[in-house]
Amino acid sequence: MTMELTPESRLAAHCELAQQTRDLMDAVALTEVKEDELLAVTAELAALTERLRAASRATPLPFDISPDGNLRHLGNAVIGGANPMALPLVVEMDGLTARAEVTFRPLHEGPPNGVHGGISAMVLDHLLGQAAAAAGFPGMTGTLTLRYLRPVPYGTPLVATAEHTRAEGRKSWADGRIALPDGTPLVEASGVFVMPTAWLGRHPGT
Ligand SMILES: CCCCC/C=C\C/C=C\C/C=C\C/C=C\CCCC(=O)SCCNC(=O)CCNC(=O)[C@H](O)C(C)(C)COP(=O)(O)OP(=O)(O)OC[C@H]1O[C@@H](n2cnc3c(N)ncnc32)[C@H](O)[C@@H]1OP(=O)(O)O
Repeated sequence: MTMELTPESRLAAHCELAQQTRDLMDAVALTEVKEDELLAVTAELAALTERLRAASRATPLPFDISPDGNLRHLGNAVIGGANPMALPLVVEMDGLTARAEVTFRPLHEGPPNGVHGGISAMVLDHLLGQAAAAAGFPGMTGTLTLRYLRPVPYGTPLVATAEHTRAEGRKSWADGRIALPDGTPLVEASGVFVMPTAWLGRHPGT
């Protein structure tokens, strides 16, 4: 049994649990085991769920500052390492371009053998928002426009990029795309992000 040594080691253990849960979700989506095994595994999972509920938060882990000094959000549905729903997307800034390598999984299926359009939209929503935030204009998504050019495959490494394009008062705009490694675009997105008045003064430059 692992000892809880520091708050960071507990967070790392939480992220490992989330990753194991992702592996579980992938296995559930693809399993072909017999019905009695499905029922047995379901019963074991129900018991595990109760163990985790023995001590629960009301909301997922919030924004915090990681030991390396970066803003992180471990509970986020797109980037949160402690959120099993998250891919998790690892976003890097290349100048003012937000960039993430992403390999979708069969779990993300929408059309046969392809990624659900809502999953692509979720990734682009986040990436555009992060590009706007990195440029000094964080905001809530007001409008997100998608153009689905080609089916998005799973199991293939893809590249998602986004950049802030302009700002006007509390509004900012960003563009992005998910593309094959050779640059062929699969989905393009444009977004308008609006900084809620409640955020004013809570971010550098606002
Ligand atoms: C708690 C503090 C947290 C601080 C965080 C700091 C930093 C964050 C850092 C990093 C984050 C990194 C990445 C992630 C970021 C984002 C990714 C995903 C985000 C989401 O997943 S987020 C969930 C989906 N999102 C919503 O849940 C929004 C619900 N909604 C609202 O919360 C309001 O509706 C709001 C705030 C949008 C506007 O409300 P409001 O009252 O401020 O707006 P108001 O009427 O005053 O309009 C002011 C001007 O915006 C124009 N305008 C208004 N609405 C518009 C719209 N929809 N589209 C286009 N333009 C719009 C008007 O036309 C006017 O323009 P003009 O000034 O030119 O007339």
